Amino acid sequence: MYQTPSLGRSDDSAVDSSSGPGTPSDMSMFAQAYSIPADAMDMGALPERVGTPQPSRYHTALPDILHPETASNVPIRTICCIGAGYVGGPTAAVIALHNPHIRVVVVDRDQGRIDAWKSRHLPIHEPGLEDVVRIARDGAAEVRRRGDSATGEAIDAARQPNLFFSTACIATIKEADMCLISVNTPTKTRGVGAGRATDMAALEGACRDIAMHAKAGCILVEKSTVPCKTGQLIKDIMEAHRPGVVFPVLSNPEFLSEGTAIRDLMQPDRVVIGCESTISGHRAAAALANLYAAWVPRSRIAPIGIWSSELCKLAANAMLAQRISSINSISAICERTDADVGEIAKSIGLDPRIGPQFLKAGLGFGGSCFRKDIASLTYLAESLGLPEVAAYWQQVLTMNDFQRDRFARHVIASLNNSLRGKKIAILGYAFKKNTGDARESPALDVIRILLEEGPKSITIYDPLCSEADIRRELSVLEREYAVSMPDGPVRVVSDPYTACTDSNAVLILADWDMFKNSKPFTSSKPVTMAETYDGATPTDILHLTPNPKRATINKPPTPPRTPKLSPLSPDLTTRLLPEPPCPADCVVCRSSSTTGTSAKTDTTTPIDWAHISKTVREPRWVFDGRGVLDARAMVGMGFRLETLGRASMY
Ligand SMILES: NC(=O)c1ccc[n+]([C@@H]2O[C@H](COP(=O)([O-])OP(=O)(O)OC[C@H]3O[C@@H](n4cnc5c(N)ncnc54)[C@H](O)[C@@H]3O)[C@@H](O)[C@H]2O)c1
Ligand SMILES: O=c1ccn([C@@H]2O[C@H](COP(=O)(O)OP(=O)(O)O[C@H]3O[C@H](CO)[C@@H](O)[C@H](O)[C@H]3O)[C@@H](O)[C@H]2O)c(=O)[nH]1
Repeated sequence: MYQTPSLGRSDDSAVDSSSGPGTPSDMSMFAQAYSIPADAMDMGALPERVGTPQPSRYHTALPDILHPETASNVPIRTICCIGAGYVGGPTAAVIALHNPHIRVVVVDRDQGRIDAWKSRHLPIHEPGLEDVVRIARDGAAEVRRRGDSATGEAIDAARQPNLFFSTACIATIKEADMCLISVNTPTKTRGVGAGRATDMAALEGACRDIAMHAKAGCILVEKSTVPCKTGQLIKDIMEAHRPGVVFPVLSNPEFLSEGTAIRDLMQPDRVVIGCESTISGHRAAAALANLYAAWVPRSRIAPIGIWSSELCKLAANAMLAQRISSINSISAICERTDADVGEIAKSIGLDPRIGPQFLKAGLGFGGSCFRKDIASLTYLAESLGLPEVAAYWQQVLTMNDFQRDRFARHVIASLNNSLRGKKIAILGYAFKKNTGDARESPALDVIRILLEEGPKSITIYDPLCSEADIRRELSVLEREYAVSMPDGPVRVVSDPYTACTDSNAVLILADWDMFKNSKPFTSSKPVTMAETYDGATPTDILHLTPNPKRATINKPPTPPRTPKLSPLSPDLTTRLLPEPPCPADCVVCRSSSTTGTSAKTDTTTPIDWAHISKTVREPRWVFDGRGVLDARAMVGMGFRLETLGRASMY
């Protein structure tokens, strides 16, 4: 039976870091005790420093979050993940894959999304996702294989499905021992703080459902990115509906990037778990840590204070985005001098204090996270009476806008300051390569500026973004430019050659490898399970044991393993069960022009620039907003190439 960790208020708030069990020395640098007296957890109180021993008025030792035994007090049998989006779906799938003894149910109000997760056509494209989902959702077949002379034949026992998708939110919440809240937290579009503050409506809705229907003691996990102190808001909602019942709240921000989500989830740099310094908080954190420890070394699990955890997600995104804006500011200087931003990024990236990542100049950052999270940070800073801090981060956004604005204006200037009667081809709509996510793409800003000049047409090609998704994004331009009308200026096509034929200019707005013309590349070949998880054998992944007598299916792995550093044996797919066929009227199967949801779309074969050079109009303008093209080769084919961050831009 499930036991409520602790309902007694007085016990639950007991804190004493100095007398608490010390962190074993082999634990990570994160694994430090921290102490926040319970009465300092109110809104407005300043959290104390992580790792600083505090004189305490309390005397009860807190359980060690990273010790596997701490979790045994809080058995987790059913997890409800609320939100089947880019975070909820893949995260739940990976947790289910590695914890076959736990039932993981992903719920969403969007019937279409849930139907897609249950089908052969997953609603999002992520390399490696399909394999993970198929194993956890559909189960895996028994496989007999030859062992060595000592072991003889071995059997990898079958695995039962433990990942489910449903729209029955309330019924699933009622059963859950833990709820992962993975709902959208966009920027508010109206009212107080519009344009910067976080819209908490979806999160509040999910919390209300949990408050009204969850079992006492159910653990709430913030996976969504939220403003600092949201944990308090959640506790208030719980208290309003279920006064006196303890629902531990954890912050477990997700750091995955789209396009590499499965690799990031399989091999995270760190798993941050923020909790309160209470006994129930520590036990809840231990239960969550235990789930991750099924595949993540415990040294990479970072228990920290809940407010630090919430804020560290915003800080991480702000720092990454800041690097992009920093290199982009340099790119503008390069264009007015004879410097090359690519060379600069390479040389400064060699300094280990700087490092090479996130120094790629271009149209700036897009996607659903960076802009909104920095906006949220500026709003938070301002609300806290820190206008200088707000202005500092605001500048990162200003530089981002500047980049796409000046790129688009340069295209217009190069075409004699007029786009009347001209056709513009756009290669790449996604906010970056290897994703079909069209949200917050830099392409939208560029297209908006181009449309002001009344071009004859703008023809868009992207290998993964579906026409429906692109048109949904462009709908904000509908009133001014009638972009959705059949005779409107925007077309979405399913091959790059149609897009480019007869065009006066080709614009590269996403960094798909297929647009590159330099040496052969391999980086975006589909990621297989073998590549996403270099830590264990397929048997490890499936939690199957070669000897059926010792099968541990449906039992938690004890003690929790950490991945071994041996190469992964291939051929996991031999375990996959045949997928049920689609219904005869499946729209995705019937649509020959589907580009957004099929994992089988080819995104790796390079396009034939020599062919394109024969179909575009003179003087064969190509504007490279992502620095993917080799200038010499393009010029050799007769193109006139302009690249962001290179002198020829001016
Ligand atoms: N997309 C990313 O790469 C990424 C990475 C890290 C963190 N995040 C954060 O994770 C959160 C989710 O992002 P996402 O991209 O997955 O969003 P998303 O819009 O793709 O998915 C959210 C889903 O939640 C569902 N939902 C909302 N309220 C609900 C409710 N009350 N009950 C059931 N379902 C509900 C929506 O229908 C939607 O399908 C955001 O806070 C985001 O900032 C996103
Ligand atoms: O050197 C670079 C790196 C990225 N980008 C652009 O920046 C944007 C964001 O890229 P990336 O961070 O790779 O993708 P996201 O999926 O948005 O991931 C970010 O946002 C997520 C949501 O919060 C976090 O979880 C991730 O850690 C964080 O990297 C994209 O438009 C990229 O083209 C650049 O312009 N130059």
